Amino acid sequence: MAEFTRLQNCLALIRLRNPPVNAISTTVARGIKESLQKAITDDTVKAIVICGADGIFCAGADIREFKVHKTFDIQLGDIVDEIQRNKKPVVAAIQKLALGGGLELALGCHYRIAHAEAQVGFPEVTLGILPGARGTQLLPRLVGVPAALDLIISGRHISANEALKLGIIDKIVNSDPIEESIKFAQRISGQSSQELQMTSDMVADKSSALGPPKGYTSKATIEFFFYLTVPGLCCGM
Ligand SMILES: CC(C)(COP(=O)(O)OP(=O)(O)OC[C@H]1O[C@@H](n2cnc3c(N)ncnc32)[C@H](O)[C@@H]1OP(=O)(O)O)[C@@H](O)C(=O)NCCC(=O)NCCSC(=O)/C=C/CCCCCCCCCCCCC(=O)O
Repeated sequence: MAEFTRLQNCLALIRLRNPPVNAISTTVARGIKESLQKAITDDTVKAIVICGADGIFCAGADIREFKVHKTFDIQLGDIVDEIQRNKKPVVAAIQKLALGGGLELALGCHYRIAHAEAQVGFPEVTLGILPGARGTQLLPRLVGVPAALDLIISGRHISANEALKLGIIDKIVNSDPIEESIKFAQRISGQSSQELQMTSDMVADKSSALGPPKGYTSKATIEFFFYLTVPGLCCGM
């Protein structure tokens, strides 16, 4: 599930809870969607923090469900879109791990604050799939195509320090990233929603050398996969 807490100072906290690694099951995905709706429609909420329970952000899709369902009635990509469309700033507080769909969820947020010992990565390739919830669009926009390709194709986990250098993470802390994210969200929630929206639009779309993220379709994901796999198309290989 995902727990919604209305904090003091105009903030909302959404906490993923699905032991042992807060993997995104359909129940968790539904919980995130409903909590986001609550936070977005509550005019007294000015900023949102997303975190995981028990010292871990999220190890990605709940692979136990892959054995049970062939199709899902809720799409993590739609949730990522919703986070990006909304006018309130959303901060991901990353403890220990943000993998796969967990990293996609964090990439959808406007800011990412991680503990120094956290690790992030896209292990999808080890399961024979690609990041399907906007990761293939959002990661290259943050780090550039070559670095994004490296992470997506290798499936390797990287340290918070490397993620900071690449630009995946905005800040590393040695203290509790949830507390730090709450403080940060409080600070930025003072800015007008118009300013934030303009900045977020400029950063996400207009100023990107890769152009607007039109690729939020399975077609674009397939094209990206084609780009990854056809020799000579990518990185001068
Ligand atoms: C690094 C690890 C996480 C931890 O390693 P370690 O510390 O050594 O411990 P382990 O012994 O390996 O694991 C501890 C226990 O945790 C369980 N575990 C680990 N990962 C998962 C997981 N992802 N899901 C469920 N359970 C998990 C593990 O079995 C152990 O349990 P137990 O103690 O034995 O009981 C390491 O474990 C690791 O690397 N894990 C795998 C990480 C991984 O592959 N993640 C998935 C990547 S793919 C992905 O994220 C895809 C995303 C697509 C979109 C999201 C889809 C969501 C699905 C449903 C929701 C709606 C879907 C809609 C479809 C759509 O949006 O497209």
